[in-house]
Amino acid sequence: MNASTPALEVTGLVYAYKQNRAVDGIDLHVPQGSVYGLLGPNGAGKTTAIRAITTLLPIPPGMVRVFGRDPARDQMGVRRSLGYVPQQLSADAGLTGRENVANFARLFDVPRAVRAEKVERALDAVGLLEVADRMAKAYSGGMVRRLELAQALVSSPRLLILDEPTIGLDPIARDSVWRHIGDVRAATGMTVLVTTHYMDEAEEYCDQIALMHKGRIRAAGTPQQLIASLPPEASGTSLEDAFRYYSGGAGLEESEEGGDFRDVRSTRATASRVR
Ligand SMILES: Nc1ncnc2c1ncn2[C@@H]1O[C@H](COP(=O)(O)OP(=O)(O)OP(=O)(O)O)[C@@H](O)[C@H]1O
Repeated sequence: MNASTPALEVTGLVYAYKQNRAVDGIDLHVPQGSVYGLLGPNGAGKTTAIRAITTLLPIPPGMVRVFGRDPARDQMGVRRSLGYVPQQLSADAGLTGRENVANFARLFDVPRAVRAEKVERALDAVGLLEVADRMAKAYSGGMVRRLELAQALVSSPRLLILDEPTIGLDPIARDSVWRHIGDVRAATGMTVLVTTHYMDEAEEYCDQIALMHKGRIRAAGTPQQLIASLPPEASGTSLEDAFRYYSGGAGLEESEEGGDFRDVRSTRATASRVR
């Protein structure tokens, strides 16, 4: 693998829950070091695509390559290069920040000799070192999200996948999450694949965006290209206009709460479908 190998290459990815083709033949090309946004209304198939990419759903060979590796053939090899922050809460309220991150370090096989140091570095990278010995249940919503980021960063992933990383956070907490992601990227060259409903975030932080609707990619490019691609009758000037146009007017979700651990739990429980 060299620098021109894409961090992620998806070709004709299909995934169906019984009769429902949640992902209906998508292609993605994510260059190393980029921030790639997967946008789409509720039910577009974003989480299903991410679960297939992260080896959590079984897919046939040939549809996905992560740094050249096929998750259908080399599940462990792919997992080793990934960090994943799911929509569902992944931090344990009854543990301290440090204990939560240390658990992930063990789970992801971070070698024992460097484990303590990596845990400290991950906590430092998200600005939680000073509160690392407090229980996570005492954290604000934004701190919980940064803790989950630290959990995903502790194994030094080359591709970080974030499913709605800022959902339910106030604008200041959202900025803080993005600033920490940006710092880690600048330091490591990590690639980021992110889903979000916040168009302002996508426009500001994503190099490339794919707009997904009903299992398919409807348009892809830089935010500027997507806006420029709108036909005159769409009379659009923003990414939000592009989103509405390509998703047939499907609604944007807005939520602007800060809150604490309990609020995060209930916001995310609402945000994620009960399955
Ligand atoms: N475990 C499941 N079993 C059956 N159907 C599912 C399951 N998960 C998702 N689906 C269906 O697959 C489709 C895509 O859902 P998915 O969660 O991937 O979309 P999404 O774009 O991530 O939506 P959201 O923004 O709400 O998270 C929807 O029709 C959904 O009902």
